[in-house]
Amino acid sequence: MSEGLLALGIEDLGLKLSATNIADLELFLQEMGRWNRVHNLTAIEGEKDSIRLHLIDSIAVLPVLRQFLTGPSPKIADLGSGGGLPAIPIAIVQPEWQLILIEAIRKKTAFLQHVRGKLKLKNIEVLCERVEDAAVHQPAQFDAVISRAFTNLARFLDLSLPFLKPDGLVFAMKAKRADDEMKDVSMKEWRLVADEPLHIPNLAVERRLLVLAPVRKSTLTP
Ligand SMILES: C[S@@+](CC[C@H](N)C(=O)[O-])C[C@H]1O[C@@H](n2cnc3c(N)ncnc32)[C@H](O)[C@@H]1O
Repeated sequence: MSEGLLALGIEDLGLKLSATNIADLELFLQEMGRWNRVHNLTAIEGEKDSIRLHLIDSIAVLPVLRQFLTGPSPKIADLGSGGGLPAIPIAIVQPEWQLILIEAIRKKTAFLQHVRGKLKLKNIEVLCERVEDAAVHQPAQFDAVISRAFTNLARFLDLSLPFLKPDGLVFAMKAKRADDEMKDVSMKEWRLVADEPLHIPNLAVERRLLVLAPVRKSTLTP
């Protein structure tokens, strides 16, 4: 097991990760660091530990996701995946879930394809296209849509809607600013299902995971 992730408190998340999970997460971090140096892949800078904290930030959502995604093999879209957060860590820990990573920039999707091969992740699919275009090809096929650092909440919800199955959910990873962003969301169109505070070991900032469901309007007139 890796001293690095353990030292950062990954076990405090209570996820019961296997030794293989930890090794795969470390391998993902190594590859991200390597590609970052060459291709300037993400805006994550500085210490090795800062990249590790971004990863922990991404897997801290898992206890909440597990609570809501109880079907045998939920299909999840990650919009604006960048270097693979949060989709790759989720795919590593939940091999029975299907993750579709949608990212417009080719050098980033090249990295994601590389990680898919290197980690033998059979449960991810990488789409190099704009989210708006991907939604046209895959309407109403997803149990969930998630994103991290993608866009503001109202736009994220607009972009997520076409992907969702009738009972699908949107998971928005947010910091403190979420209250301001919520003001721009129409509560006639969306229902806040949960607002979960997340505890990120060794990260002294507030994180929240908002869970929202679209309010389906009946097409039948009374
Ligand atoms: C700030 S990065 C965040 C990346 C990753 N989710 C993370 O947390 O590290 C936002 C990513 O969204 C991508 N993006 C922005 N608008 C997009 C769109 N309309 N369709 C697809 N990707 C988009 C950008 O190329 C960028 O990689």
